[in-house]
Amino acid sequence: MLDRRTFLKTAAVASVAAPAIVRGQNLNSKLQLVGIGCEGKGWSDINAMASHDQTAFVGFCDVDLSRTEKVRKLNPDAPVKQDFRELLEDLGDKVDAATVSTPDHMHAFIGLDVMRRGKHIYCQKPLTHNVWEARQMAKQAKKSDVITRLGNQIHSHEFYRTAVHAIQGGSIGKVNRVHSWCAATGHGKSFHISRPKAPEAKPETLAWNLWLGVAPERPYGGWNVYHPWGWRDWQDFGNGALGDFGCHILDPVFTALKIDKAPMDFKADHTGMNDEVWPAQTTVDYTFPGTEFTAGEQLQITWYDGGRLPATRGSHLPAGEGLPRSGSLFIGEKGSLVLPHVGAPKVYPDAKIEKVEGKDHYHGWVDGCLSAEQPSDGFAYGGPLTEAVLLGNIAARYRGTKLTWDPEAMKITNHEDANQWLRRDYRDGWNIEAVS
Ligand SMILES: NC(=O)C1=CN([C@@H]2O[C@H](COP(=O)(O)OP(=O)(O)OC[C@H]3O[C@@H](n4cnc5c(N)ncnc54)[C@H](OP(=O)(O)O)[C@@H]3O)[C@@H](O)[C@H]2O)C=CC1
Ligand SMILES: O=C1CO[C@H](CO)[C@@H](O)[C@@H]1O
Repeated sequence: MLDRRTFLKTAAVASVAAPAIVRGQNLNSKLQLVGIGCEGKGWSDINAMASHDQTAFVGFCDVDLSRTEKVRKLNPDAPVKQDFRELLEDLGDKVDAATVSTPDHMHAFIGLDVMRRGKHIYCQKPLTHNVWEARQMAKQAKKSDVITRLGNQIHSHEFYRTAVHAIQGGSIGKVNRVHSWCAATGHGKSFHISRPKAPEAKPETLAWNLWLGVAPERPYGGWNVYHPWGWRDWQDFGNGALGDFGCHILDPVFTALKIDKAPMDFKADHTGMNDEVWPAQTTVDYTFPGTEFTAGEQLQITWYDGGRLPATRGSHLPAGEGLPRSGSLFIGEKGSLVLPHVGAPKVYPDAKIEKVEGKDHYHGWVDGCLSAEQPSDGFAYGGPLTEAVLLGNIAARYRGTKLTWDPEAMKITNHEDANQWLRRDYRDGWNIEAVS
């Protein structure tokens, strides 16, 4: 029997030749989706995918049923479950693809299951919570041969595409140095640096055990402490400001300079951390192998967060020129480019840069699923990008020590102890199997 994946591919090919006939005859050639995570960014992802006229949401999952009104309105007939496994099991071959927009600690557990079932996946950034998981996600995507995309919508934005075009077109010459920074602080979002002493009663509608998932047991903390939103700065669930914004802000750096190799080493400095939350301000120095767009055989990229900013010394910016709150500064041999997050890039000394049109990131993934064409930022790209980001946070645990990295062996070669942070112990019943 023809399964839906083969059917969709056939329909996509046919629709190029005879769109009206195919659509008229076969309404079921839409991409049938489930949305996993229905509020916050989840709703934004679902809504964006639903605006593509070749999609239909056939099911939804959210651990808190009180936060599912919007998706119920979107398709009142679609089942809504708290456990994504139940949803995928029940719907079986009716599902072609999934959006995964849960907190970061659950991306790999959910994403790997989705891909093992042969479904295409759009997964929020960072791709995973730890380095080992990012490796598994990239491997499984290849093994299952599914269409993947990292939820880095700015990758397709006019401003980022324009900056990539300008740098690759030589507007600042070969690049010598990159600084990337983000205003967000660590504990700024959770307002806690240690666990609440008297946790509040959990809302009836929330399946706390499912929210915790792979993470160690702890009581529900109260609204926003962990769930929703506040999880970002807690080590068990998120990766602080670097994890939250690194994939966004370093994305144009990776894309423009065609960085496709792992960092060779990384070293962090910060304002202090405990065993629970990430630092309020962090700086990470990375050394990457050079590429065709860099001046030297190595490239230094420095990350700053929590309001820390780079010095503009050595760049082509006039003295006193301010920097945006978040963004990147590319220093080239003949000029510098400032790319705000999110804003129009500017080249120094003043030069016109050719504007490149933006694309719809969400629809691009849907089109990719329908045509079997992998977008440029699938998990083969998002995995290594996420790995680099998360390695910076391992460096934060060993403040001031330069860690050296062997990506093939997936090993920090000069500090045995640091390797423990490449992956985590999973809670009973929530193990993640390595992808063979
Ligand atoms: N690309 C971008 O611009 C942005 C990306 N993000 C990313 O999106 C993801 C979600 O972030 P955010 O929306 O702020 O976080 P939330 O805490 O609001 O979680 C998003 C949704 O996922 C639901 N959820 C949580 N755990 C599960 C689970 N195990 N199964 C199903 N649903 C679950 C939440 O449930 P509940 O209803 O109980 O809260 C909520 O509806 C993160 O990875 C984040 O990094 C976030 C913002 C912007
Ligand atoms: O772009 C974004 C906006 O802010 C959110 C909260 O810090 C981030 O998670 C997100 O990626």
